[in-house]
Amino acid sequence: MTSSGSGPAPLHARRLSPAGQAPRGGPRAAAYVQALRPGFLLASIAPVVVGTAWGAAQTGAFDPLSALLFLVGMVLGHSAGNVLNDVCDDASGNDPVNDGRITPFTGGSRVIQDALLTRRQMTWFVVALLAGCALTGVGLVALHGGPILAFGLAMGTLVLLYHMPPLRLNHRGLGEALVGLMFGVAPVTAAAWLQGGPVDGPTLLVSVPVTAWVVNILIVNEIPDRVADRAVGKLTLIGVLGVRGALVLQVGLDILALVALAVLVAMGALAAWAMVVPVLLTAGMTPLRLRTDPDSRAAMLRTIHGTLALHGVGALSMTAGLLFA
Ligand SMILES: CC(C)=CCC/C(C)=C/CC/C(C)=C/CC/C(C)=C/CC/C(C)=C/CC/C(C)=C/CC/C(C)=C/CC/C(C)=C/COP(=O)(O)OP(=O)(O)O
Repeated sequence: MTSSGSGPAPLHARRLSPAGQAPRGGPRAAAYVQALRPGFLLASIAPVVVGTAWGAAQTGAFDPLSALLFLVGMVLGHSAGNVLNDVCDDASGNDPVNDGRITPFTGGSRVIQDALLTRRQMTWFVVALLAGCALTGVGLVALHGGPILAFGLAMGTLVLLYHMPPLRLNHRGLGEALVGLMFGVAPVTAAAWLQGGPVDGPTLLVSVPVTAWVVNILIVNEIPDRVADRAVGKLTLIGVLGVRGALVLQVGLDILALVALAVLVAMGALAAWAMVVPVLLTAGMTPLRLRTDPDSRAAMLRTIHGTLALHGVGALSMTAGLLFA
């Protein structure tokens, strides 16, 4: 991974990568790992852990095999989505024209633009990752039957519709809502259900903070990409609300997460001490968000890091608070 937003001159000179062109140096394991964007995989791990903790806390029993299969399946499905995102963003020209990116957080993994892997190799990688995900699905369907099959097929279909033409839902102002669904509400609820928990109001409430925090990761990462997104006609919340509006919305989502946590505490579902870290981080993040200069790389990095920390540490805190309520 490059550590700076400005790559070497030949990279910028190369605007579109012809599909199937052999990469210099050939495929390498490190490039495949880079393509997975491992730093973001916590986004699919956190909802599974929180949902599993909530389900197990409710039933008083823990089914480790179901939890593990679901965790691996979600990470493989998420990885497939990340790689497919690179393939589609290269084909649309979005990643190649993105000179404002903050690598490795925004602008894709760069493995195609840096000629480490071809689009064709990345496409086969998506197929392999989805096949691995489907394998975990076989185990889960054997254990839990039709509902989890329907869930897996719906999620797999959404991953394709999110990125690929003709719908490309992430180009139509729907990316943030779908990320909230795929990394929040849906996996938290499914993970709890796999532990025998009901799909009900309290379970949906448990998913609210995870959903709000993960949507904020996408929003903040869209800010440096806004010029490249506009250039290829990709409509995100930044295009709808502007940078200031999006940052204010982030504060609103942080507060929504705290309100959901407070209600869970009032219901006796969450230990009160589990709110301490999210409250402190939110208090620290609010002025940071409202003062973020979108053209300052250092300011953007602070807000990106804080947003990732709120999601990761918040989910961890929730997990402990649900288990020890
Ligand atoms: C076609 C089809 C239906 C295939 C399905 C095959 C399949 C795998 C079926 C599932 C089998 C079964 C039954 C599984 C059982 C239960 C399981 C494990 C279900 C999970 C299945 C699954 C596919 C889950 C997907 C998980 C997630 C969270 C996917 C998210 C994908 C996603 C939106 C990724 C994009 C994230 C990114 C990079 C956003 C930022 O992009 P962008 O704005 O462009 O920024 P940048 O510029 O940085 O690139």
